Amino acid sequence: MSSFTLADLAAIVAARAQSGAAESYTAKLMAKGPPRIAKKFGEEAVEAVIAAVEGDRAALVAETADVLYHLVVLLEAAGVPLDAVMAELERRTRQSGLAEKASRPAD
Ligand SMILES: N=c1c2ncn([C@@H]3O[C@H](COP(=O)(O)OP(=O)(O)OP(=O)(O)O)[C@@H](O)[C@H]3O)c2ncn1[C@@H]1O[C@H](COP(=O)(O)O)[C@@H](O)[C@H]1O
Repeated sequence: MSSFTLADLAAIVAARAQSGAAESYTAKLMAKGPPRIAKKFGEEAVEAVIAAVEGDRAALVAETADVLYHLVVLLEAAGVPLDAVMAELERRTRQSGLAEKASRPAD
């Protein structure tokens, strides 16, 4: 199992966004602003949908990576920390009671 996390990716994206490096795709995308980044995210999401509908597992892995990368860039551009999203997911899990069940040994 990979130890690379979305938080790792978000930290790289934040650093590359601030770098303004000419060779950085992230910096170029950030310069275009949230509406263009959101459009790009939408395009990648559609490509992931097509891969799923076609049952193309390799393409779904690649397109999902594109989706997650562009979503992380979109959050960075919008000034929304990834941690705010994770906290919301954690809150929903706690609300459902499944977090406690997952950490308890099976009956
Ligand atoms: N995970 C990614 C990642 N996933 C996808 N992409 C880029 O997303 C683009 C999407 O491809 P497309 O063909 O759809 O788009 P395009 O025609 O190149 O671009 P557009 O003109 O359509 O915007 C490609 O250029 C990919 O390289 C990514 N670019 C960067 N990262 C991560 O960001 C880090 C920093 O990258 P740089 O900012 O380039 O240094 C890298 O180390 C990676 O960890």
